[in-house]
Amino acid sequence: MEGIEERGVKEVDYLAEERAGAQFHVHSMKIFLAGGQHEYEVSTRIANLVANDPVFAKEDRARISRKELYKNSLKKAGHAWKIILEKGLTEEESMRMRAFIDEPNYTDLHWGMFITALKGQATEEQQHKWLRQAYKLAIIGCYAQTELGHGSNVQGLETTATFDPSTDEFVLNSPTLTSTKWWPGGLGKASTHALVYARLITDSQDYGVHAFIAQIRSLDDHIPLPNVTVGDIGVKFGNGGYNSMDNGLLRFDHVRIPRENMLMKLARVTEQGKYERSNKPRQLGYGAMVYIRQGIVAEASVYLSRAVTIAVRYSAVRRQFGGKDDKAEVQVIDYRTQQHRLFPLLATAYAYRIVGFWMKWLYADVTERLNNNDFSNLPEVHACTAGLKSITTSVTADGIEQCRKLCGGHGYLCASGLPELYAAYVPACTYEGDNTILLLQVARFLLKTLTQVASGTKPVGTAAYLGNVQHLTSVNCEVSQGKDWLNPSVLLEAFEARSARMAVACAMHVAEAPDSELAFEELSPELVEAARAHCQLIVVSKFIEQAQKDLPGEGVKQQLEVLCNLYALSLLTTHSSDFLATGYLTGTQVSHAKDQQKALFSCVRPNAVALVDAFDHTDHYLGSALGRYDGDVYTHLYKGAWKDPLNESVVTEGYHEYLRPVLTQQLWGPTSKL
Ligand SMILES: CCCCCCCCCC/C=C\CCCCCCC/C=C/C(=O)SCCNC(=O)CCNC(=O)[C@H](O)C(C)(C)COP(=O)(O)OP(=O)(O)OC[C@H]1O[C@@H](n2cnc3c(N)ncnc32)[C@H](O)[C@@H]1OP(=O)(O)O
Ligand SMILES: Cc1cc2nc3c(=O)[nH]c(=O)nc-3n(C[C@H](O)[C@H](O)[C@H](O)COP(=O)(O)OP(=O)(O)OC[C@H]3O[C@@H](n4cnc5c(N)ncnc54)[C@H](O)[C@@H]3O)c2cc1C
Repeated sequence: MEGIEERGVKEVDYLAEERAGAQFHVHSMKIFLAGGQHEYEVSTRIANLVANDPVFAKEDRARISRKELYKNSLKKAGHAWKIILEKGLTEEESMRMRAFIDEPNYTDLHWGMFITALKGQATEEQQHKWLRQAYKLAIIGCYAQTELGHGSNVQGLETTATFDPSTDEFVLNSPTLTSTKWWPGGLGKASTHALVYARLITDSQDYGVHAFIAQIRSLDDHIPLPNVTVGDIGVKFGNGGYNSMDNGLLRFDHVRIPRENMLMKLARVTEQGKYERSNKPRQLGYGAMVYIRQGIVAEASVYLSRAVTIAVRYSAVRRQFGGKDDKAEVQVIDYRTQQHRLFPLLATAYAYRIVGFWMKWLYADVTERLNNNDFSNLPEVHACTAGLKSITTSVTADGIEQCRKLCGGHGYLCASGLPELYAAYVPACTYEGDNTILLLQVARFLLKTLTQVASGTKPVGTAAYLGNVQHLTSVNCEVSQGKDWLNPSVLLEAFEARSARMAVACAMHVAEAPDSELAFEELSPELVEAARAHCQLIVVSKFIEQAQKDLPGEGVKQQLEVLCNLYALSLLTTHSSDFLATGYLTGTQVSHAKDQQKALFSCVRPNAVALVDAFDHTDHYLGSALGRYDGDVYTHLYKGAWKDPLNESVVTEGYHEYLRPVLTQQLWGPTSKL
């Protein structure tokens, strides 16, 4: 390592001291955060498997060209599949492997959306035909819904599937430029098949958007089939990031597919061209989106905890100012402003882990209900998955960026791992539903629920508190000192009252307006805030529920209680204007909340490094010189710099053509290339 000894840089492990100060049993917390002993063992085993396999190396992702990045991602996906088959990995193990490989690729869409949609919308016969192929990756599928002209407005899609009874086929067509399929992941270069959402037209009548399977590339040589135009849509935000994915474009010029390629579980077209609906809700056609949204919620904590691990470890290593009288300089993690920006994110990563566990339960529950033809809680599940997807991804993306800033200048280097993490994560605010659109869906659900409450229906699940709306809109908060805020029922009532009051205010406004759709649009910023308040309440209530349970491991429950209080009070102080404007809190009560929040920072401080260790991210997974487990930040930043291709030559390429003429003032000479 060049020059390091001469510069007097020593290895110093500040993190060992930090770890020694932890006040809880870290291993027990690891097991809790993994979801149980079995899950912990699977995660550890698979994380190590990926970390030790050179094919899954990822250090150079931000440096290489898009073409190389993409080819490499194909190699990684193929290698992963080989390991899955050779070792006979279970679905759980395979999913963990996908996560630890940490690189978006076509298999996400194949398994996550193509197969999920087939399971939800194909008849048994169709499943038999397509799933068998799909499960062994003999075909690769993508989810081709969004078009150049429409993404959010699914009912506005323009691709047509017109039934031709004379041949018993549908004719897929892209009638306009804006009907070009645009964005589907895996479509650009990898997929052989696409699940195409198109307007079903039969007997000259348009029955709206339905799903069809279309083969788009040859299974022999991967060449696009006749009259199919397909390709990649181009480079996306950031280096590395989501660029390993081939988001694609697709056009059909009167391409014929057999009638049986329409997914017919929810609706079908007969040989004679008659359209018939099943008695199941048409919204089941959106099932793959619900599945991925819950997956995205479960994944948010992983991304946020990665950024927070890097920022906490680095903040404990980094020292600035105050090194007088032989004392070491201050660790930046000890500055109150650093704690104020960082510790709420740490608490949020824990909160999202807990809500992610609950979300998985909710999805399993609704799947069982749907299998028994019980569709009663579909609207609530839609609102929960959409709303939580929206708030968790927005907060996580902003949180990653905040962590980058918390790492000062070094955070801006790709070696910190944070720029790439942000670039890979930030599209989650848009895909699977733009986050504002999704909150507006939650708002509609809240207004509907309040109307039902007014007519005597008891709301259930996460909306149950709205059944208590009379009380919540009239009660006053009784906090008179900071410590009162540590009472879970005080916290819960505050969040319920804020959410109920915001929703009721909007509902009254809309109800009194002559045109309710116009009023909804006029009020949409307030509706979005009401929806956000409702979703934050869900997270707070799930965290409180969990923190009240007994857990094995010394100090684990106490840490969760601290983080739960910190999470709730950080939300409350950040959104204090909501609590004040609805009249539930006074300014003094908000001040008490701020004081209590500061006291909680002091409880978190001695445990901060151990609390991030409990997420158990390997150095390979973090991919960060700043977030290394051993805290040996400077050595690895220094070493890393020398690996940069720019440092391969001592005198840079381009010196003779472009630098030397400037330095020698020969810009206009006969040999100058400038
Ligand atoms: C190593 C190998 C191992 C491999 C392992 C791999 C495993 C992979 C697992 C992956 C897990 C996680 C991975 C994450 C990766 C993520 C990749 C993501 C890629 C991105 C994909 C996409 O983006 S796909 C496209 C998504 N598009 C959208 O989300 C569009 C958003 N718009 C909409 O959803 C709707 O149209 C909208 C909600 C805006 C409604 O519009 P509207 O016009 O009003 O619609 P209508 O059709 O009229 O419906 C209104 C009524 O329907 C109700 N409703 C709406 N949506 C739903 C729903 N989803 N469920 C139930 N009900 C719904 C709505 O409430 C209305 O009801 P009402 O009663 O009539 O009011
Ligand atoms: C990385 C990535 C991967 C993707 N993968 C896939 C895929 O595999 N398959 C697929 O089909 N699609 C995919 N998509 C597309 C994605 O689902 C859409 O981009 C997304 O649903 C948003 O739709 P849009 O682009 O039409 O945004 P728009 O709806 O055009 O949004 C633009 C702006 O308008 C606002 N807006 C729109 N309508 C309203 C309204 N009614 N009220 C208030 N504000 C409004 C939005 O909030 C936003 O600010 C992907 C997108 C990305 C970025």
